[in-house]
Amino acid sequence: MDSAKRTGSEKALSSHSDSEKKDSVHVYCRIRPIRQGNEPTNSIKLLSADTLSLTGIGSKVSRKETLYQFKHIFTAFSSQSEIFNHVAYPLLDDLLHGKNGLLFTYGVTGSGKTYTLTGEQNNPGIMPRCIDTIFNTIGDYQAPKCVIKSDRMNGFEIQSEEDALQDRLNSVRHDKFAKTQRKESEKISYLNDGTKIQNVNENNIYAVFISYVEIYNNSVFDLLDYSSGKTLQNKILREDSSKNMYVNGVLEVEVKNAQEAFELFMSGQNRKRMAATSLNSDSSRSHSIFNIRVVQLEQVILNSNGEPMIPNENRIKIGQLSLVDLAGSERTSRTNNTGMRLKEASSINNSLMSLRTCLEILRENQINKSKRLVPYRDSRLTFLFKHYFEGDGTVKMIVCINPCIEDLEENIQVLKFAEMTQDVKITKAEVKYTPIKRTICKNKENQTPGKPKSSSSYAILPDMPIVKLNLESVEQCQTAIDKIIKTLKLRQQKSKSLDKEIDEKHSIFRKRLVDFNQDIVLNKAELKSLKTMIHKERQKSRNLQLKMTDLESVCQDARSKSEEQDNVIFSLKNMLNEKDLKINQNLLDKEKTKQKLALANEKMTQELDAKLRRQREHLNAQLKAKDQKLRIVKEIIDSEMPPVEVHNPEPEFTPKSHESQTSQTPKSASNILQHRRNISSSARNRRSRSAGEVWLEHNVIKPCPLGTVMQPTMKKRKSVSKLDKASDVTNPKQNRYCLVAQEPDTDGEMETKLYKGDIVPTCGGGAQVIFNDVEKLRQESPTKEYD
Ligand SMILES: Nc1ncnc2c1ncn2[C@@H]1O[C@H](COP(=O)(O)OP(=O)(O)OP(=O)(O)O)[C@@H](O)[C@H]1O
Repeated sequence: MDSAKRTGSEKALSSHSDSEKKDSVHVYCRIRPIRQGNEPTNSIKLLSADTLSLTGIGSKVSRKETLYQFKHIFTAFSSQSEIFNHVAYPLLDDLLHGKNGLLFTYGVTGSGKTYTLTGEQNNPGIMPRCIDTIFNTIGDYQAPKCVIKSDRMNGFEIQSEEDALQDRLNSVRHDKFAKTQRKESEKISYLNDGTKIQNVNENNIYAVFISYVEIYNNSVFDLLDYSSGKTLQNKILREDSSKNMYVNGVLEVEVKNAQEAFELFMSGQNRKRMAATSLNSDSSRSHSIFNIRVVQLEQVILNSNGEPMIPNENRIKIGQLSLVDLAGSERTSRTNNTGMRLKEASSINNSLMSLRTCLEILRENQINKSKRLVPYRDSRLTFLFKHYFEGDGTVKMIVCINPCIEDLEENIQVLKFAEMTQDVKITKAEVKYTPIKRTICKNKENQTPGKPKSSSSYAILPDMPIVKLNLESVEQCQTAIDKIIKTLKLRQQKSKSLDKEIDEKHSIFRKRLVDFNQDIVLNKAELKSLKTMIHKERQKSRNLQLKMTDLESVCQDARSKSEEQDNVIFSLKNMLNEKDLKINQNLLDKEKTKQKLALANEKMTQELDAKLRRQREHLNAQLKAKDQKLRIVKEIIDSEMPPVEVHNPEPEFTPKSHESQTSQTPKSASNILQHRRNISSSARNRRSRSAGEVWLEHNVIKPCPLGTVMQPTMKKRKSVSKLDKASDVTNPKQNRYCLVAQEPDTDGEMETKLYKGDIVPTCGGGAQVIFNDVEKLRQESPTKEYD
């Protein structure tokens, strides 16, 4: 890619930048190809090269269509080199010109963050391409190894060839030790396409330093440091005098070719915490930061005397590129993580949340010009990158998206965060010169000309010429004096330059002292804050332990209560079952009693009918006998007496005391009422009793209307034609029973018989009728002639 063109397009892309000095965080989106077995979602649609739309299709929640705009969107068909050229190449350009850059990948677990940064051997990602590009560019302009040396306090120093040689020997020993710790698998190479950065200063000499750290459960570990064997060292974060954050005591290894860098990367990668989860078989359980620092030193030019020339002190440029592979956010409900994995997931989510919060507050401060404290210290991740957000440099983020339905909800959160991040403004990267720190060479004579040194650092004053004065020769004296004067002048000059140098050294020394002092003050402050943090954490953990104990006892109580409730429920269920059984038994008993009652009723009705029939037959027989007698008597009388004309006088109305005789009799007819009583009872008695009598009149057949006013006296009565139910008889309001029967008598006249009885309740809840009276109503025509 052409550098000029690239710079132009970069400018165009950042046109929305609100100030010349500031630039927004550059956010790119990469949509990975759908994984086998995953269901794709139709809710993400690419509208243009920088815009995508998201709807709620396939989601449980209905959503309006939302558009998300990024600097560029890479599709599933975008190649690794396309992403490198678009995103990382400009950062490398900055790096080789002494500027800082931060690139991080963000997204849900399994969305392709590690793939984007690392890639595969035949299809390398951003990191291998960066390394290859750096060495393709500066391979020929490298400083001798160990001449530029990390001071392990985020700075660099220049040392003598001799010390460099010593360090080289040491590093060979260290490398041997480190290599014994490494495995064969760490020897890796990536496909190199020969990409180079244009326009680097070929008069400079370069040194490339690599460090690789991880943030695991909010602690920083050096992945390259084997000083304590295979155990990873927990490191602390510090701020240097230029307000840059760094990992204190981190091992920065100088690499001379890409292969060395890859081996280091692989060695760190093997120590990095990875694990198989339900969503990714090779999931990063920590955030990893691969740091590349390029230190450049202006080429030492020798003067005519063969001495190295140093134009000024500000000749060292340090560029830093941090490639950050953030661990993926993951919902525990989806991963079903437990134990260690759950703790890791919660730590990952917490640090990502801190990153979000910091960027949100930063944006708010920038928009509202407010000064809310940005909580960088809440997490190691944000604390380490504080200087990128507060200082200068270019910050880029690649948001990785896995377009499957399962990831939809989390992708929405990721896209929202990414969009918000674009509003954060970062001061543009600037080139900074760092004063050279030189280690003091112990053995002046052993200095080699290749080593950078000042022109007069270790020079002594020129010796005074030994002159022999020949007073006889004025000329000779004059020459000697001139020589002395010249030497003195030289000495004076030298002395002046030495004084100047001493002053300069003095000021440098003072500055370094001040720096050291500052470092000490900072360290003290950090130590203090760390102590307070530890104290707070301890307090928190104590409180949590107390809470846990409380919760455990509450849990225990709840468990025993629930057991009690279970017991109660069990006994209640038993009782319910018993009651159900009893109810069923009662119902059966009731049914049986009903059947018994019905049978008894039927039997009683049959018995009554039989009794009635018998009585009727008996009465009929008696009547017939009497009629027979009467006929015989009549025949005797007729035969003995002469026929007499009978005057049929108007019958007189004779009121009768019997209650069944009504008070009025029509003149045209006379009613003869005959009473046959089985049980003699006085009329008075019955009259007095009839006041409270309630009758149950049982008409077996529908009686013929007699057309007479003479009716049986049953004032309160209920007439029924059938006795269907026991309750018809057992009704407690009724106390008398009357069975009404009608049939022609022996003379062919209509005769009504009333069989009367008392309804007496039985002890079984039923009722019995005790018949105690029979009333016969016979209607005779007064004009009838007896034969
Ligand atoms: N663009 C892509 N093309 C092809 N394969 C991909 C792509 N992105 C990811 N993969 C594959 O998907 C799998 C998961 O990807 P990767 O490990 O990069 O996810 P991650 O986001 O780093 O996950 P985690 O956050 O859990 O570490 C890997 O096997 C990787 O090779």
